[in-house]
Amino acid sequence: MAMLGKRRTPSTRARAQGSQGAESPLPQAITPGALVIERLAHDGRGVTRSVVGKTVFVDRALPGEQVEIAVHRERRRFDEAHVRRRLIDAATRVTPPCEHYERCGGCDLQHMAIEAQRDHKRQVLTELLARQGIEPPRTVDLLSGRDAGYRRRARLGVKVSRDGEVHLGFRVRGSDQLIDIDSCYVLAPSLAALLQPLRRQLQSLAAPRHVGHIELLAGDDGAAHVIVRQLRSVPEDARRWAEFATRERLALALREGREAPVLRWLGGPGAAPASLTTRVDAGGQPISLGFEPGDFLQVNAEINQQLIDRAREWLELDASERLLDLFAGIGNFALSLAPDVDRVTAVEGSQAMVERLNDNARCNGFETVEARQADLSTVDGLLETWLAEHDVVVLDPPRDGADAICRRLGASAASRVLYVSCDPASLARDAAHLRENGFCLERLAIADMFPHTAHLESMVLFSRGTATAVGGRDSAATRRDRR
Ligand SMILES: C[S@@+](CC[C@H](N)C(=O)[O-])C[C@H]1O[C@@H](n2cnc3c(N)ncnc32)[C@H](O)[C@@H]1O
Repeated sequence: MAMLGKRRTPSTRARAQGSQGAESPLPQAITPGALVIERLAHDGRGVTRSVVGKTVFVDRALPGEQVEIAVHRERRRFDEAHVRRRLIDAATRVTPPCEHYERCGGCDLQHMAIEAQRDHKRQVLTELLARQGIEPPRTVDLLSGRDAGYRRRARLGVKVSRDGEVHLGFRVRGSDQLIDIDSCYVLAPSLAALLQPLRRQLQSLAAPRHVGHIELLAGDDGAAHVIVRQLRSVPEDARRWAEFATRERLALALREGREAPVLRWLGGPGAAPASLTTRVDAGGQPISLGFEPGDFLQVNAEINQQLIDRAREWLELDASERLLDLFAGIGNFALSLAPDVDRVTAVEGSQAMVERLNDNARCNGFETVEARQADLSTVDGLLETWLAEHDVVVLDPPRDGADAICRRLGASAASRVLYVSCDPASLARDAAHLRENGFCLERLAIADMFPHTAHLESMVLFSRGTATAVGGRDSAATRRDRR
């Protein structure tokens, strides 16, 4: 249950807020009884200070807003609160487009204008780099697209309450409970259209408790694919799922069993693809990427294509160069960049994805691409050899970043490192390692892969030596001369 905010007089509160300094963009007049939100934290929460100067993170409050808050969690160094009443709105506040926004934990920035969300992301990244003493380039590119219907994959929770009621949806914000959603602003339309039929279907099952969760995937043509995590096999329900797939004209698979689950596509007209495929464009050359449920797939196809285009533009690859793609997945970057280079070594931790990547290379006619399996959290002799043999390194690590690799890149043969990041803090840490190893940050882009969430994706180009003053980079010819 929420605790009420600590009592304080309007004058002490105003004094506390007034101590923010002359640079604060806050309005001069502070409504009696209000706290003023000073800035946004990296996770998108508003930040203010209590009368005793303690930091308070306030859910869904925006810089410049005057609010009354209720503290719901006290910690030693900061409190967490929510807004009880908004007295003055920020100019950046908008009406959230999703009806479930107040409770759903899926998005956390829908109350902020989309341009302001993107400015916030840019500021978070440049701030984190600045803390490492790294100056961002004069221009920070923005890769952005549709803010609605962009999610082509999602995992929905399934829960059956004690009274037998079936719930399907995302987690309630800050809770383990599920919110039943029947629409979703960010989900691909073909997937959002399935929310109601899926809940009805779950309600009709003999044993809905044996369903763990449901994964949704939209193909490039929008066609929906459903993967049901069936914790224990229930033949009667498998029959009902097959009927559902036929009725809804979609591909549906059961992932059955607790230990070592097995994927089984169910039949029916318009159902059961032999494999799933997505396409990317490599400078006019279409590349087809086969994948399986459970493989990593970039959530937002439009932004993924922009990442690929920008990577090609920034890297200015040479047909004589050798490219090392680390954390390669099913070959998204490896195969998109393969037409521009002499050969590609793609390294990935999951053996299943390594096999898929090799298949994808074969299907697209690339004999110059080789996929290898390795754990990239440590650097061993094999990786040292790869680093010594390649001219360009692409890194697209998970949230932990690529600490061990970036510490070693100084001893590599690489002239450029393209770092695709899903965590700005680990990127900033790794950027510092790269600088210590003689690399300069040349280009920086914010990729708005997940609009309406605080999740921040970015792409950075590092080059050996000093970034040139004009345009910030050397030409491919100059780089070749340097080598
Ligand atoms: C953010 S995804 C990027 C995949 C790919 N570059 C793409 O664009 O689709 C990160 C990839 O790193 C892989 N990975 C995670 N930890 C790893 C590790 N310790 N060693 C090797 N690969 C790892 C994951 O399986 C995943 O495919």
